[in-house]
Amino acid sequence: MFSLGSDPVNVFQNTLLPSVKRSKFKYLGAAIALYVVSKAYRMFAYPKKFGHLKKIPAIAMMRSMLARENDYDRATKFMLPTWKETNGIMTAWGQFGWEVVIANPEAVRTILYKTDIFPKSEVFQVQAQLHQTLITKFFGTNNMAFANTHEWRKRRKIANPAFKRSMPAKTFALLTSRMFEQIDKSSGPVHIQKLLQRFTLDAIGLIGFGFEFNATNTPEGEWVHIYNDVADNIADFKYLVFPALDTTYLGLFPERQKKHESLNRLNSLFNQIIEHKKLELAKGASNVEDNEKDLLTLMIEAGNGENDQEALTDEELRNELVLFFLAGHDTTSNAMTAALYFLAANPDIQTRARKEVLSVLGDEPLDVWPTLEQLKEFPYLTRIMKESIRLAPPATGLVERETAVDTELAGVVIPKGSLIKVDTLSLHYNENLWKNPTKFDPDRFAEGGELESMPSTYAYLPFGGGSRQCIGMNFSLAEQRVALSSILRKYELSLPADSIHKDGLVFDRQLLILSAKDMQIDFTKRY
Ligand code: HEM
Repeated sequence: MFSLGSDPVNVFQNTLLPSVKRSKFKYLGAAIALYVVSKAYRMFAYPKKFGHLKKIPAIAMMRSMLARENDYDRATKFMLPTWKETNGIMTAWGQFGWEVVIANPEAVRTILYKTDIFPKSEVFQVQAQLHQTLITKFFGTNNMAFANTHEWRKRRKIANPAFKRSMPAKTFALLTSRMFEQIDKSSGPVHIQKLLQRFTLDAIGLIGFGFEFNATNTPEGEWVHIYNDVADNIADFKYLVFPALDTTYLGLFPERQKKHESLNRLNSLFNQIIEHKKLELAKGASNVEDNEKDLLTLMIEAGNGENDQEALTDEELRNELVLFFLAGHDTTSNAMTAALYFLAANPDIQTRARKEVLSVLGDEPLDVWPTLEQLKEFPYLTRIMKESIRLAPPATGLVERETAVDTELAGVVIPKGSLIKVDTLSLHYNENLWKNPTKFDPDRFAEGGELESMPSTYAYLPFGGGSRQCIGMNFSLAEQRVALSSILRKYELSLPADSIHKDGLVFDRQLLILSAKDMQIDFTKRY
């Protein structure tokens, strides 16, 4: 204690200030602990309305997520063993709390077609409005993948014609030639996944909005680094589940602050690109062929167009471009990585696919690129691509839906306000739906093959379905066909002797996205 004769300044500095500081930290600590406990309680408490549904224990799910197990691990450990007993309808704890997990093809069909009863959930938008986290700042508060009704229709109406008109086979070919330079430069196996990530980043940069990342040639480039800094960090478990750590308490995490700074730079780049593109277009129409124009140009042109089209604001355009970026970049590189792996691991299938490619493009010892028309002439290669994304679906599930009313799915009551997670992996690996589901067999997708003879084709869902089917599907398939056909023409593929994938495809430990772990492939030139 201090006496009346003490110097008040000294007393404040020596006695009170440290104790205030101590208590400030104590209070802060207590506030964080309280926040975490109350949030955890709200997130983990099992909703009474799901009492009639079989649940996957929350602790098991959380442990799996904290261990960074991927969705494939969770599907094989929890969902698939529970499938028969539940007819593919169960509950599990996820990023947004308890969800009804659906892996029943008939139920999936209902969800995809009754969009008024099963709209996209607004959990993400609500979170985006409440918390300016890295992921919500990047996606913005609304975009085509999350919006419903008028907001969704407006965006899709502008983007649909852009995706129909843009099929830039020449740009895909140019980018594939850059990839070949990198393959030819490397001695030994190529880390194909990393190379394909750079290839698809260039593709979406150029074709999305005419921006040259030049990532295939310069992996250490400034914008490549900034983009990866953001994209690699948005799906961090602790910030997804406790968004306040990414906002209110961000000051406690200096490394995380740097990711926010990278994002601010990336966002201002997007804004500048839109502004610049609008100015360019205002000067006069572009004379580039329609199918080689970038998506941003086509969307601005559509908004300026004849049919009373509702134009998107700059912010809406930015959100859509970011969405195309995130939805179309890693998904396509992961799909191609898987296809190349399955080709390398199955020499007979590789030989058959090459025969098809050579019959269309010839076997002259020089680079030849497929035209848009020729891309339609690769049915067997297309089956390989389809089977690859059955076994390695880049999107392991659909965006959460939320029931608008009490309803029923495959005879099971689903109360109003339930979050619905369609689980693609548990459909694709399901032995009750597919024959020998772990086997790589492209002929499942042949005319009259297994898929066509199934009771429901909704057992196969790599691009979703119904009106919300992936808008970039044909774009991605064209990109893959150009690259894969040209690779097959130029190289023989094999797995290195010490490949970790010798006994089957091994997935990385990652949340939200499914990708092969450290995929290396040997490329031997044919000419
Ligand atoms: C192999 C590559 C791809 C896969 C596996 C994939 C997968 C999917 C899936 C499953 C959905 C449906 C989501 C749902 O219903 O909740 C979807 C939607 C979407 N995808 Fe893709 N995608 C791919 C490539 C692309 C590309 C290249 C783009 C754009 C350049 C793109 C843009 C979108 C958009 C904007 C949506 C939302 C559509 C809507 O709700 O109307 N995707 N994608």
